[in-house]
Amino acid sequence: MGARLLFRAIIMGPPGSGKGTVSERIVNTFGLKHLSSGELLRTNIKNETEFGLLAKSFIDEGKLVPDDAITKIILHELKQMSQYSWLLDGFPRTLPQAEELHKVFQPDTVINLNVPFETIKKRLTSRWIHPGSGRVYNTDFNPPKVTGLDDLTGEPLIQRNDDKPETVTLRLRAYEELTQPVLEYYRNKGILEVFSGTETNKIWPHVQAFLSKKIPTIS
Ligand SMILES: Nc1nc2c(ncn2[C@@H]2O[C@H](COP(=O)(O)OP(=O)(O)O)[C@@H](O)[C@H]2O)c(=O)[nH]1
Ligand SMILES: Nc1ncnc2c1ncn2[C@@H]1O[C@H](COP(=O)(O)OP(=O)(O)O)[C@@H](O)[C@H]1O
Repeated sequence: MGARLLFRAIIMGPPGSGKGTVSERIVNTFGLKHLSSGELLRTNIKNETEFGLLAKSFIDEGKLVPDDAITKIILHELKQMSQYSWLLDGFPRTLPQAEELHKVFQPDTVINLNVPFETIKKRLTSRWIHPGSGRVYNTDFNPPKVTGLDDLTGEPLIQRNDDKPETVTLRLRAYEELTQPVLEYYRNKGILEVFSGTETNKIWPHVQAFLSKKIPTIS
């Protein structure tokens, strides 16, 4: 048996660009571990941890959670995953976060989902989630089998507090100001791979083909 090759990827894109949806397909196809900053935050909010209580006030206002707090918790989680290949979703979202991450892990590739803002606004107002598992639905794109209920547990679905139209506008603004520079940071390192489009089902085959070439086989 040869040494196990590890692969580290980041998925970026504005809120609602399909990071979660594409991440699920990547994880199912390539078997990477998935770490989503948004899911980690929502779990902490649900469990009313100290970090969750701090984070909630920012998230509900469409603001980013402070760099120090989110960086600490994400790096802690990644260290637990150090012997695995992984896909990081929703982090880094600012230059200081990217710089701190780089000190510990250097990603092999950064996938950027480039979806127009007008497309996103429509999607987010029709997003529904199962709070227990984080499963995501959309009344147009992937509706649940029974309206308003999770497919696996039958429990009620909810809309995210931060998917209100006015909060979405603030999140998109934060993305332009704080997250776009992160794309430049990775472009300068030569590891940014951009996938543009308005439909996940059309973007996905390109992401899949790209990763098939990129992911080292385990010998
Ligand atoms: N109409 C439509 N909705 C989509 C498409 N891809 C994803 N969605 C939905 O759009 C919402 C945002 O997608 P999600 O993967 O949660 O994006 P994220 O915020 O970047 O993680 C969810 O409700 C998805 O089910 C698409 O191609 N068309
Ligand atoms: N890396 C991060 N830095 C700061 N805040 C974050 C980060 N990741 C997530 N958040 C907070 O959690 C919210 C939800 O994140 P996420 O689930 O990734 O949603 P989306 O991709 O739809 O914006 C963000 O709007 C932000 O307030």
